[in-house]
Amino acid sequence: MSDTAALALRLRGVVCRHGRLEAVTGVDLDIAAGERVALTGTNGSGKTTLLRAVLGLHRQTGGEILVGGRGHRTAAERSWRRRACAWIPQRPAAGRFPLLAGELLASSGAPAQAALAAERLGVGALSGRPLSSLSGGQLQRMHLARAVGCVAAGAGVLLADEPTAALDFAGQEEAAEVLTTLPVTVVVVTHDRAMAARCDRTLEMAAGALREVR
Ligand SMILES: Nc1ncnc2c1ncn2[C@@H]1O[C@H](COP(=O)(O)OP(=O)(O)OP(=O)(O)O)[C@@H](O)[C@H]1O
Repeated sequence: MSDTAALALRLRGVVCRHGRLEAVTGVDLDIAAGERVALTGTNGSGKTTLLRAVLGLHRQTGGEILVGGRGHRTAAERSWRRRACAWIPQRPAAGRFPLLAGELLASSGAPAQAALAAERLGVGALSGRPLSSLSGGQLQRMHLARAVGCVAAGAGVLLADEPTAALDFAGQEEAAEVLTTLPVTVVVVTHDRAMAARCDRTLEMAAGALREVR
């Protein structure tokens, strides 16, 4: 994967289960390359599960999910999907072993660009620190900087799960600016109206189903 090119998403009849619970109940969705979509909705309505399904991280998934026209069946497709989609998790894990913040940035595939983004987001000086020693907001900023690196390394989609939830007011604006100006397709789960307003469309999820609200 070389230069960044925004990728389209196509979902047909997507169903995701957690054991017996059907958390996503048959979602059809088209997102054009380069579109920015806010995904809102009540707690527990299936937003995180749906994002994880697009990433290929949710095993109990049925239906069809295409990213850039490609599926997720073969090992080559799965490996491509991991690089094509940058991901900002809702509850960033500090990890089981002591990973340094700089190592997280480097794992993006574009360490220099991720480090620059970390500077811009005010956490550049923390790159020598173990992730486990960072505050929630600092960790969230670090993951955002890593995602910028992933895009520089060629990801064409950014999936972000409440990326501003732990940030102060200034951080929320900076993060929204960074997220919505990246040259990729963006799907952001958010309860932040200002973030949603910056997006091209807002979708609302309720009990596993999706509807367009703007
Ligand atoms: N690992 C799991 N095992 C069992 N059920 C789960 C698991 N993860 C999520 N669920 C259930 O699946 C449903 C959807 O959860 P999900 O995390 O996708 O919701 P969400 O819309 O992202 O919620 P929130 O806004 O609170 O983050 C919920 O009923 C939740 O309890």
